[in-house]
Amino acid sequence: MDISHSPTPSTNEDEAVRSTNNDAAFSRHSAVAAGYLQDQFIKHFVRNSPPKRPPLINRGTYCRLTGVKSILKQFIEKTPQFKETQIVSLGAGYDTTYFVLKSEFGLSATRYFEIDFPEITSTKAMTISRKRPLKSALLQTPNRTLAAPSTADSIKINNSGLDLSSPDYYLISGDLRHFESQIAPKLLENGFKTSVPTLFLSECVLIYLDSEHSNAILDWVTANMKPSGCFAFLTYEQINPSDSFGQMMIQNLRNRGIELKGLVGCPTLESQKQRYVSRGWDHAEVLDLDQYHQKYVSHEEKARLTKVEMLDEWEEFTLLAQHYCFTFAYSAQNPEFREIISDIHF
Ligand SMILES: C[S@@+](CC[C@H](N)C(=O)[O-])C[C@H]1O[C@@H](n2cnc3c(N)ncnc32)[C@H](O)[C@@H]1O
Repeated sequence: MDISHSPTPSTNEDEAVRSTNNDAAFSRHSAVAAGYLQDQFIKHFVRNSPPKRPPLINRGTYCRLTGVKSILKQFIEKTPQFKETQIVSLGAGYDTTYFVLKSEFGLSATRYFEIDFPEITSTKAMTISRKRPLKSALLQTPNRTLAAPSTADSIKINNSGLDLSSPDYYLISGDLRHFESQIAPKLLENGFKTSVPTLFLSECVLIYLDSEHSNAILDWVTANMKPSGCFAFLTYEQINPSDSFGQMMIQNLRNRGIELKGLVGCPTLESQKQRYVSRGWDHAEVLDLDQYHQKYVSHEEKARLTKVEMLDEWEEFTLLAQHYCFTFAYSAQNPEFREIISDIHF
């Protein structure tokens, strides 16, 4: 159920929430510039000399980005028997994951949708249309299923510069608080199909929405994707508001006019999981960033990271990392999809 059909007027608080997109892009750029990760595209989305983050933050960004990429990569690689798949990034900001995946894996049968406020999508659309490496990535290798001519003409800037579409990438402007009335129709207009295996991604986004709005998104997904029996959701969010670190995290953002509204309904790992279990999804797993770092970053990779940048503040890292978590959930009534998705792990 949608909350309201009237557009929400943009407020100072919305502006403050949008500013977190720059934080995310700067963090990504910092980790890439230091050598934690490779991403030849992020430099196009940051201006001048973006701030360098301390090693502790870079290590956290590394975990966040490799965790997300690992799930997306497996989703793409393990689904070749499906003619089409879809990835939908809610609150994508200047995330470059599409470009990285496209350049590394070709995304031969995946449509990639990104949604954000118009203030963000218009800038992203303009940057993509002006920067040759981004444009070339978009047009690289014809998509085997979504056959369309791969020429510059196949990149279209729509809706007075707010949206962009190409053979397999769609940038859609809108307010996630009006998912049913605003976002879903635009997704469908751009070729989104409720019958196709789909992975929804939300990285540090639902946390800025009231639970009624994030619940409305999950309810829409559950109700509309259910007949297909093949959909999944990956989130990365802040958790644990009650201890002193959590209180400091909340206060720091509050000082900038930003409320972590999602923490009210989803403060813990268990409550993150319950979001999906309570809606009858088949599986939900959660892990905090500290667990991810311990379990899924190999010894060899940790040794490499130490050479990239020495990290001395391990206590601080653990504390920070225990306040962020991944949730990966799926609904897989389709047996073919169930076999694949149940084999995807961090
Ligand atoms: C912290 S940034 C994360 C960006 C991106 N997911 C990443 O990880 O790089 C949060 C993003 O969510 C977007 N966002 C938050 N609330 C939104 C809403 N109601 N509608 C559309 N976008 C929203 C912001 O504009 C911002 O780009």
